[in-house]
Amino acid sequence: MDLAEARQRVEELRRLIEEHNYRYYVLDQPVISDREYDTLMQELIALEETYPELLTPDSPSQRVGGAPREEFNPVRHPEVLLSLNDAFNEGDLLDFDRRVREITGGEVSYLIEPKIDGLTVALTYIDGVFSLGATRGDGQVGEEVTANLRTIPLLPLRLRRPLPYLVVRGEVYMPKAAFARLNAEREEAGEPLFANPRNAAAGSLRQLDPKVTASRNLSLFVYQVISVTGAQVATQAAALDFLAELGLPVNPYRFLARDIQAVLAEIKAWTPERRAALPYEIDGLVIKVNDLALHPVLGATAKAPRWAVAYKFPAEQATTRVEEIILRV
Ligand SMILES: NC(=O)c1cc2c(=O)c3cc(F)ccc3oc2nc1N
Repeated sequence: MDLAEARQRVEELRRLIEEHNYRYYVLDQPVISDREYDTLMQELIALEETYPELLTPDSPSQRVGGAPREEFNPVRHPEVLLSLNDAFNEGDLLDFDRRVREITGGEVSYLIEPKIDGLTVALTYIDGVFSLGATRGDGQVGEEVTANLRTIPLLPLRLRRPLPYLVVRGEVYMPKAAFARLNAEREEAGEPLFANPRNAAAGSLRQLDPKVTASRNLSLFVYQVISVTGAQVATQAAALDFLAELGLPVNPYRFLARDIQAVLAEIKAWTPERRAALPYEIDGLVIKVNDLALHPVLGATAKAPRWAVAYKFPAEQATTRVEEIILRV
């Protein structure tokens, strides 16, 4: 096989492997066996070793790569990554809705999303290739964790449709089962346990060695377009569909509520049993004004947008409430 034939085969193998990655991790509908997948990957690795000039950083063979770092590089986000105001009860939600309608001067529909209990990341794709990943940090400057994010199988190294430029916001989380396994291993090894999946995810993503991150079974849901050229969407619901079409992992649950009363009704459906049945932790629901044209009209305070609010589920066990009281004291 000469270089030209090798190049062609490498391109074909990369496309095949990314397609199977997408089917396996995002659609959860693999069409080949693990063994067949491994055979494709082995062939790609062998060709890249034989022809090093064909090796590129976005190759699927490079997910778990990169030497350990000394420390993290700072990354300034293209826009401030704000946090959400909390709503704890119906009254808070009615207040939120009243302020929204005062400013927009009309009826507003809301999109409800689960509030994944993980840590925020910003992902940058240039010409469809995953180029930069960073933690939220203080909202303006985060830590560059690209190599660690690449180890998350759900994170596509290349979008299914190339775009000149896309920055998205998502939540890296550790599924409940992975959290339980990790703490069992740490108990076995006499190491300190992580308090909850959110801390475990943060500790796993902010590792200096990508190989450690790769061993932690992190996952990801993407939920917001921060910046994009070459496309536009009119509503948050359309934004989630747009992100999913690009091959980014998007949470399957979303509820379009025509007004705040419909939000209050839907919230009641999120019983502790329904949350316990999820394979990941959520600490609430995010209520967003669905019409994106209203977001700049509503704007933001220094801390949080006026067009979204986080409804927090009431603490479940009495012990949690006692802990909260102690912490408050
Ligand atoms: N954890 C989450 O699953 C989640 C978090 C946020 C945010 O933190 C968030 C923060 C903003 F300033 C604006 C929108 C947001 O939307 C969000 N949507 C979500 N689904």
